[in-house]
Amino acid sequence: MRKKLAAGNWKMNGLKADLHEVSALIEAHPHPKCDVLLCPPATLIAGMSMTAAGRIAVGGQDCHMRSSGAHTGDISAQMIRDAGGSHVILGHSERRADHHETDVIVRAKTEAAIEAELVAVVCVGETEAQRDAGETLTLIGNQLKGSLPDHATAANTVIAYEPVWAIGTGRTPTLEQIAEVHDFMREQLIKRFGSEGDGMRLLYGGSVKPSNAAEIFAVSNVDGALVGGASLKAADFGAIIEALSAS
Ligand SMILES: O=C(CO)COP(=O)(O)O
Repeated sequence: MRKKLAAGNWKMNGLKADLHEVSALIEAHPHPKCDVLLCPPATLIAGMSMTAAGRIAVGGQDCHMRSSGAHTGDISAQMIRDAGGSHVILGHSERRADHHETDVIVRAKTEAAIEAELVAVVCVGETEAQRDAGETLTLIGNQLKGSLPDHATAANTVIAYEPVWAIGTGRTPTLEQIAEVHDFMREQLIKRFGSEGDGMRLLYGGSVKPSNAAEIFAVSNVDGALVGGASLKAADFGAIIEALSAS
């Protein structure tokens, strides 16, 4: 049985003053039935870890593939762990687009994260043009194959399916489209990783909000969500946590 995971990606949002949203979230949901993870910008990982005090997990939004060295502006997986983080988002479409991250790079970063004993939250997803061209499943299959190392396990890896065209747009795929991709990912992961692939949690991400969370969580092979905008406010993210706990 896979434990559900509600994950929030704050992206490039949040100052120290916003950590009160984390205290409010923990206060309002002291015993969630699902795992809860928040990934703030790097500047807030240590502060959020202190605020969270182990009640929810904290993670980074990216890490370098090397553990240290002359890489100005980058942070390593070890640094995230040292700051109190336990997870790291990798291969988000915004990183793939803005920083030209390829599957090869995402795989190297995933290896670095696992080596540092972080859980890698590896993102995949098609653009609207790729969906319109009927390439979605081929693309997702290739991203999974290229971005995951052979030693990925249910414990060290989570997959997030985030259609690029659904991120921050208010648009979501139909429930049938989400099911098609998640069922396909499960099949591919079992083929490659056996029972570990069966145990990996598959998150849906892209315009998840309190009003659509319950129906998305009822879809087969959806084990939680990776939430952007709606994770910034305790009230909204709390409602999503409740919907997931009830699913
Ligand atoms: O990219 C996302 C999470 O990583 C999704 O963002 P939104 O929930 O704002 O659409």
